[in-house]
Amino acid sequence: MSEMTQQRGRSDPAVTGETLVEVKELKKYYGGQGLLADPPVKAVDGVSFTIQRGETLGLVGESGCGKTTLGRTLVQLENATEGSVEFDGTDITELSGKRLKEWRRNAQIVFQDPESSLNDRMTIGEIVREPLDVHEVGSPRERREKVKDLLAQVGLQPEHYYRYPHQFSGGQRQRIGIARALALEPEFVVLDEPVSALDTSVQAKILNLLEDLQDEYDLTYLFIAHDLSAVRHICDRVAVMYLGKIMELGLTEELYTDPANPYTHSLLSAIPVPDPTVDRERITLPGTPPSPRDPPTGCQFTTRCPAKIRPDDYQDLDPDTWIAIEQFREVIRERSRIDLSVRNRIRRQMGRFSRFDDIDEAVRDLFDDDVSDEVMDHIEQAAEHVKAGYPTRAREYMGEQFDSVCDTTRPELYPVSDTNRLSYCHRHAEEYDGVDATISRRSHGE
Ligand SMILES: Nc1ncnc2c1ncn2[C@@H]1O[C@H](COP(=O)(O)OP(=O)(O)OP(=O)(O)O)[C@@H](O)[C@H]1O
Repeated sequence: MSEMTQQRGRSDPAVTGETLVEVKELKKYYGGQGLLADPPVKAVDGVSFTIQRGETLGLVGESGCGKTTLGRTLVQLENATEGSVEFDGTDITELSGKRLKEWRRNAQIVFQDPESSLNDRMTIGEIVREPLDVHEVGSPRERREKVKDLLAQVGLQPEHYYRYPHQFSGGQRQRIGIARALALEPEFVVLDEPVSALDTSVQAKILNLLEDLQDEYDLTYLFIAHDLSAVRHICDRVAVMYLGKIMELGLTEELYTDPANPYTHSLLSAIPVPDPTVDRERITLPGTPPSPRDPPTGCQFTTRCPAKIRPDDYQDLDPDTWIAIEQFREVIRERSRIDLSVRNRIRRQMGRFSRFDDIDEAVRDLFDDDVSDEVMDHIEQAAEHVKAGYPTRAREYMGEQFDSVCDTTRPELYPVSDTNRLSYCHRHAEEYDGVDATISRRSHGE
């Protein structure tokens, strides 16, 4: 992607320093209502940040961490469960009816998949014109002219007006999606993985188009992507998200060259480094993210963190045993998640629940003979609870033995640079060793 090497950043004159969007303690939960319901999915679980007028804020994180939900909640395609989204000082989560419809003109979204986001039964003209029709902007003739201008703006021809989406390539379809999003002259646009579904060669062209349009119309972007490499060249600042929470937020270049949060470290270490003189520890994240129905009580990243703080009683335990303990805890969590559902509790009372019999195999798999008797006693005790049908008790027992502050307490957001970069990690508190030193030590097996 040679066209994508130009860097934006702090000196970008488009960024004004004036706040356009202010998000405070925003939460979006799905489900969870009703007597027999499972716990809610905590897709966005308390995030706060601002977006400045004219800036591009990147939002990155693994699939399922809540990026799309956050983007959709910012433009009110989803109702917030808690918290506020202020847009030019107005809390838009409180708007409804006519005022909400009026506000919607200001904030639009470009979807990831141009294959499915365009209605194949409408012409390109109708698709791009639809928002103008809904908001009754100008006369029909003026709308038609406006659409033709928009098509030209995004690099399409006026004669495309009467064609249908299936006649276009993926890149062209995304241009159509962008034209539609811009029809009402919004100030703020959420770009939800706008190029992920496109060929690499087309990606650069669409990104350049988005940048040109931003300059021309003073647009403010939230740019959602699942990997960090895609956002480096286009974003002024980046927010890194994990399991509904923002783990780190700061200026793009700074965050890439000197990541503060262990999760940012992990994401970055997955990107190949072209320069062999750059010494970066490779981190392979163990396990999978916990379910957003049942996130950890402490830091969201605690179950996979390469810099997790260990409890004082077990400072001497070797790294492999720690990994085995975390994995065993994940097995138990999985069991207790099954246990959490009311329906399963009823089934167990009726003697029809028997998913707890392979725990011995997990113990054999994860722990070898080198593990100390003390640790093994605890593991076996927990396994006994699971076998008796009480995985939640097993989970609590493991917590009593092996929990550290990372498991029990939500971290604060610490400032980690003089440019107001923030990172959500207990290790930034004075009493603990730093993140870099810990990751480096552990990756050398110490
Ligand atoms: N309408 C919904 N009802 C219930 N759960 C939902 C709904 N939409 C999203 N979720 C859940 O919320 C969590 C966050 O999903 P979201 O799509 O926001 O993540 P994402 O980071 O954008 O993932 P991806 O990159 O795969 O799009 C996931 O666990 C998802 O299954």
